[in-house]
Amino acid sequence: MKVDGKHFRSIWRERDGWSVGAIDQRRLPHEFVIAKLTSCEDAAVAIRDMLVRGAPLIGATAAYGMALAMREDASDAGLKRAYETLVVARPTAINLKWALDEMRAALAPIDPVERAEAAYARADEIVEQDVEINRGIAGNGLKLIEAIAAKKPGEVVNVLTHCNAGWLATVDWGTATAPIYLAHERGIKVHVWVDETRPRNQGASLTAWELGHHGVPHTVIPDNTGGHLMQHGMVDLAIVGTDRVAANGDVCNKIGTYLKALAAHDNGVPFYVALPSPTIDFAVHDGIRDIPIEQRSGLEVTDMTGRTADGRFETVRIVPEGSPVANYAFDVTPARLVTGLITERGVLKPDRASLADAFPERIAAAAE
Ligand SMILES: CSC[C@@H](O)[C@@H](O)C(=O)COP(=O)(O)O
Repeated sequence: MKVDGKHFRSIWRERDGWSVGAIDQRRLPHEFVIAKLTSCEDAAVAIRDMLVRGAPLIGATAAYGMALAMREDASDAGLKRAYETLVVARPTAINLKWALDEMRAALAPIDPVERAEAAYARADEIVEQDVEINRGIAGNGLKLIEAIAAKKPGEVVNVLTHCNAGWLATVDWGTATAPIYLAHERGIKVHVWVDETRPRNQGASLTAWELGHHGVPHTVIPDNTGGHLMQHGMVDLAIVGTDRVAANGDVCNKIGTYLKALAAHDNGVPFYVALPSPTIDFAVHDGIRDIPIEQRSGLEVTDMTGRTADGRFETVRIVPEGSPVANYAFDVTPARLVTGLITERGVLKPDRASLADAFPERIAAAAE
């Protein structure tokens, strides 16, 4: 997508052919800084410290992390070590394990001398596949937006989204944002309500930044505003992303998503979840019970960092010293609150039969 008119992806192979470039998302929206990853450890730290984040991008970064590892040590032991280092970098997004399993399946059977080249080739494929998948999501989600636009000719379609499931969270296009970008490109009047998404503010800092760079009308709202807007008919549909979809259609996404789904249900607002197929985890049968929920540092809750008018970064504490805090990074929305799953193969009902019908190969992978 575009940054000041120039095309960027969130991650890429550098011109030297081996190192990996990525946008340092911790610095947005204030500074556009490119980080260079040169080792498996760099990739693991980038994921853990959220220099890169968003389920599909975590997967893509891990894939390149494996390629970087194969330059260092392509032995069986090196392969195992790289897998084990990367797979624990963050616990909730299943795309991380999916990408690493893909890499291991491609590399384990071949001669170690061929592994580095093969690893880069497979990582490049994973990256290109993500872009193709998101194009598919864009087309399928567009139909939903078009249907709403057709019912209110000349009026704006209001979409609410949570966190950042935009192009920064994927390789390009995004998942939740892909249909929005396509609708905007096609001349449909869309406006996005952007949940700020405490505590890390991925909505306020990243989604708003992306939408602004593409000229998509949007309004950043405090996280607690969505219910009020829905009660007053100011939201036509919600589209969010996800870090893991269980076999029963339960959806895990950034903390606060569940509350938005409840409000949407209470107000008859369609609540859609956009996802690429690597986000489906057929090994988890009950999302609420079995998806691991990441807990992050309490500092993300107690402290806020921003930039002052004179350009300095400042961190301030907003919680009394000594008050305990909790920082659950994700929650699970039960399938019954989800109107539909927007995938690259169509808009599906959130249940096992529909997921299995559309993605039989993912069931086979979970059984391995
Ligand atoms: C297409 S990204 C889908 C999800 O990964 C996204 O909605 C989200 O919750 C990101 O969380 P983050 O903690 O910023 O990695």
